[in-house]
Formats: sequence, C-alpha cells, structure tokens
Amino acid sequence: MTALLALEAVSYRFPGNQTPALQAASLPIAAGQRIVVLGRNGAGKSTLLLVASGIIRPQQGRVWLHGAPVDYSRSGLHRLRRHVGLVMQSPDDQLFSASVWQDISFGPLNLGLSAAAARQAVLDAAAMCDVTDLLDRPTHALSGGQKARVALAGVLAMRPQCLLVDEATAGLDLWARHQVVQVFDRLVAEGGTVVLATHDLALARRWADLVVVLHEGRIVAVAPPAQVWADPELRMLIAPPEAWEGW
Ligand SMILES: Nc1ncnc2c1ncn2[C@@H]1O[C@H](COP(=O)(O)OP(=O)(O)OP(=O)(O)O)[C@@H](O)[C@H]1O
Repeated sequence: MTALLALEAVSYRFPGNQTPALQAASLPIAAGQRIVVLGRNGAGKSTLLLVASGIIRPQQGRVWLHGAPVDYSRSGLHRLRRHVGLVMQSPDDQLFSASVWQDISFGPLNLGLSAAAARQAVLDAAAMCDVTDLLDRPTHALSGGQKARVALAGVLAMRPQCLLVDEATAGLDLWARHQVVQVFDRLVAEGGTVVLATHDLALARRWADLVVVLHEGRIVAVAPPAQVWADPELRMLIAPPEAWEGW
C-alpha cells in the first residue's frame, strides 16, 4: 500500500552545525495512524516534523506524498500543504495575524477556499479547539494555552489528512489536553493520521499505535508502545529509570 507520507533516508544538518539533526531517517506514514515521536531534547523530533511538512528541505533523501516525491516548487509545496499540516512547538512562531479570526482563516484562504467555505472552516476548527469565544481577540493578548489551541485550530482549518504536532499538550490544562486528544482521535476516526512529538510518556503509552524513537538524529525504533516499553535499552534513550516506574 502506498504511504500517505514517507521519509526516505532523509538527512538534514542545520547551517553551521557539525552534526546532522537528522540522519538517514526513513519512516512510512500510513493513513489512519496514531504515531508518537519520542526522544531526548535535541534528538531531532522537531527537525523530523519540519522535514515531513516541507518547511525544511533535506540535504539528502526524499519525502514522498501519496507515492510521488515532493517537489519544492511553489506548486509542489502548495500540494503538500493541502494534505500535511504542522503545529509548531511554539505558537508564537505560528501566529502572525492581528486577530484570532484572521489567523485561523489565513490557511484556508491561502489554499484557495471561497470566503464562505473559509468562514465555515474557521468556525468548525474554532469549535473543535474550543476557541470560538476568542475569535475576535487580538492574538498577542492570549494566554500560552489559548495560543496553542488557536495555533492548532489554524492548522485544522485546512483539514489536513496528516497532522504533525510538535509538543501539542505542553502548557495545556488538563481539560484542554483531553479535548485536544479528542480532536486527534476524531481526525484518525475520519481516516487521517496524527504524528505527535512529545515528552509525555503517559500519552504515548495509551494513545499511540506506533512509537518512533529518535536518538541523536537517528530513528532507532519504530514499534508499538508495548514493545518500546518492554525494551530496557530503548527506555534508556528516552528517559531515566524513575520515569518508567509503575510501568
Ligand atoms: N534553527 C536551528 N539552527 C541550528 N541548529 C538547530 C536548529 N534547530 C535545531 N537545531 C539542532 O538540531 C538538533 C535537533 O534539534 P530538534 O529541535 O529537532 O530536537 P528535538 O528532539 O525536537 O528537541 P526538543 O525535545 O528539545 O524539542 C539539535 O542538536 C539542535 O541543537
């Protein structure tokens, strides 16, 4: 079966760095998957998502969308963005319009939706992320957790088939976290795929069908959570022993 999105032997080194942030990373991503990416700070999780979303272009290897290599022309990236959405680690990197409404509507309008369709997409995404009450607010005047939910709504408004999320639940209160996970589940139930980079082991254990373990830029495992949890060497690459107590 053709993967929805795939990384093939992808490497990327940031300018000026000695070591690559991502090295020969291969990962097929199928429709309907719940994938969690684990690894220590600097392991390459954000870089993997940036490459998968087309925001950075790998120096080696290729990214495939629906069985065709991504081309980095304007139209190629437009096609990728219609299917793959990235919620960045810091909402301040994502929110740039004056008001919440403008911010959430930017993506759908940019994809070429009519004003009416974009309006509906904004309302739907805002309802999903519980930010309807914030639509008229200036983006700079939101709390951190509110910004995170608005950033998610802005990506959901483009109805991506594959949602990539960097640290989605960090900084959210427990209700917001619960709600965001419900949004992910809904997307998967509708045939979409969600890829989360996180340090939240509890979420990874109970939610993921597949865990990707990154270490120093390399993918060292792609396996169901139970298999990762049962492997002492993989566990050490992710977190210290006390983090695994009770599992
Ligand atoms: N903009 C950048 N410029 C230069 N180096 C970078 C940049 N962003 C990341 N790096 C480097 O690339 C490597 C991988 O970083 P990355 O942000 O992908 O890790 P991460 O696993 O997401 O970490 P964290 O858990 O801290 O978010 C690190 O060594 C980091 O220092």
